[in-house]
Amino acid sequence: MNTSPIIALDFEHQEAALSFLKPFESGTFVKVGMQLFYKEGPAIVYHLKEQGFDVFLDLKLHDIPNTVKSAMTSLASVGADLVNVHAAGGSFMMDAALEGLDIGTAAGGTRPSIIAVTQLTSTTEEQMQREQLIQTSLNDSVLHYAKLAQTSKLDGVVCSVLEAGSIAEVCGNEFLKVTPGIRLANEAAHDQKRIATPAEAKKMGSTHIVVGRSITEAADPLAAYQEIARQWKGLGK
Ligand SMILES: O=C(O)c1cc(=O)[nH]c(=O)n1[C@@H]1O[C@H](COP(=O)(O)O)[C@@H](O)[C@H]1O
Repeated sequence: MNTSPIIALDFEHQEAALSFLKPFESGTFVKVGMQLFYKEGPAIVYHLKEQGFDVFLDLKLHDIPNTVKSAMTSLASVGADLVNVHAAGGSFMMDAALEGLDIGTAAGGTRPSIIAVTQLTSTTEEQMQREQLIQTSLNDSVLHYAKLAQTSKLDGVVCSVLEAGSIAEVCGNEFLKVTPGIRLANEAAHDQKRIATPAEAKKMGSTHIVVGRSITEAADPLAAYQEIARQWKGLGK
C-alpha cells in the first residue's frame, strides 16, 4: 500500500476538497471522513479515484455485527483503498466487517484493506480510565485491541505513534499502524492529545501517518505536505 502521508480532507464540500487538491500529484493518499462523506456520499470517492488519488474512507463503523456486515458490503463497491471500524465494537463485529467486505468486493476485484480504531488520539489515559472504566494503561488497552483486530484478520489498526512500537513487537511490522495525531514541532495540538512529529512516527514504527490541519490550514499546503513527507521519509527532524 502507498506509504505517503495521508492527507485528511476534512472539508465542508466536494468543491473545497477538489480545489485544495489541485496542486497535489495524482497518487497522493487522501482521507475522506464523516464530514465530507455525509455531505457528498460515495460520489466524492468516485471523483477522487478518477483523478488517481488513493482513498482512505474513514467512517469508523461501530454497530452490531449484522449491521456492520451489510454496511461493509455496500462500502466495498465505493472503491476506497482502506476502510475502518472501531475495535470497541468487538471481535464478532470485526469478523462480520471483513465478511461483508469480502461479499461486496466484486469477483476479481480488490478488497479494500480494513483497520480498527483502538483508542482515539484525542483520548488521554486518565480520560480512558475515568470515562470508559478501563483500568489498564492506555498502551495496554491499545495493544489489546490490536491483538483482537489481528485475530479477526484485519489488516491493522489506527493508533497513536506512542503505541506503534509495542504493536509492532506483538503484531509484526506488516500489520498496519496508521497514526493520526501528527504535528510538526511547536504546532498547536488542537483537540489531539497523543501527538508526535512525522520524524518520531518514522522512528517509532508507524506504517502510515494521517495529517489534517497541519497541511489543510497551512499558508502553503503543498510546501507543508512536502516538509512532512521529507521528515516521514527520514530526511529531517
Ligand atoms: O481514524 C482516524 O483517521 C482518526 C483516528 C484517531 O484516533 N484520531 C484521528 O485524529 N483520526 C482522524 O485523523 C484526522 C486528524 O486530523 P488533524 O488533527 O487535523 O491532523 C482527522 O480526520 C481525524 O478524524
